[in-house]
Amino acid sequence: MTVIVLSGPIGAGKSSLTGVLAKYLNTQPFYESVDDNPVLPLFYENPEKYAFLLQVYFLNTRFQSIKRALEDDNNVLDRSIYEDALFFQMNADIGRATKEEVDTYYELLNNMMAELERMPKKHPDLLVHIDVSYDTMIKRIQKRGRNYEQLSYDPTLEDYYKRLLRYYKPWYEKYEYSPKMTINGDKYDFMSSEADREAVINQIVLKLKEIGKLPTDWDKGLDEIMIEEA
Ligand SMILES: Nc1ncnc2c1ncn2[C@@H]1O[C@H](COP(=O)(O)OP(=O)(O)OP(=O)(O)O)[C@@H](O)[C@H]1O
Ligand SMILES: Nc1nc(=O)c2ncn([C@H]3C[C@H](O)[C@@H](CO)O3)c2[nH]1
Repeated sequence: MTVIVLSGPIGAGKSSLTGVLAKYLNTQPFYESVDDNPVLPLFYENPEKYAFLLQVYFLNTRFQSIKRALEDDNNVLDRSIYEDALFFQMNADIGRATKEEVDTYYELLNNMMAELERMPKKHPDLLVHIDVSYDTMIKRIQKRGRNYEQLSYDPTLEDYYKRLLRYYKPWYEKYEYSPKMTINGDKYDFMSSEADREAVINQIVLKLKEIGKLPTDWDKGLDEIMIEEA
């Protein structure tokens, strides 16, 4: 039984890889609340006003998801509570949260993390991080086509996205809730190329074997996995 959490910048391919992995491992996928998120469009329209509210919204849904995932012990999460502070800290650093909001946020986050430490299974088994360059990130954001994420909607998003990418390297290095690995999201097109999809799954399978989460003689193929647009 395995809990895998994915991480990576906007458009890196987390939802897509979550779907592929969940089918391959026959586990339940948990997706981030995006299209049903009432605060997200408000945030992109007025980030100064809505940064704190959006973060509380995401934090709450991520807390629920990781709790359920750790209880089920058979899940893949497309982004998780471990990445939540990265986003909020970055927004706070560019002046989108008051000191009181920052303090309240960290108290809430620390309380939630302390709750998780009291669970029988406390941590995920593996973090799979998808690393992408700015160019890939923008291409994928354009491909997916959410209006409020486009540079044409708000040209200052270029700085926001570049800054977000800079926050990921130290975040990944510091992450220590589970074993971790990185997938090269620039190199592998696991949506349209079967060979790339296989290469990525093989890397994850190898890691799962290394940490004792798959038997060493596991050799399931990818034949039956159909890809749907995230
Ligand atoms: N490795 C890949 N190669 C080519 N296209 C990809 C790849 N991964 C994702 N895509 C495409 O890029 C777009 C964004 O992917 P996806 O929604 O999976 O990203 P995400 O990391 O979940 O984004 P977000 O953080 O915004 O939720 C989709 O249109 C998807 O089909
Ligand atoms: N401010 C902020 N905090 C978060 O924790 C967070 N998580 C995701 N997002 C935004 C990025 C994509 O547009 C979209 C889908 O990932 O939602 C966030 N925005």
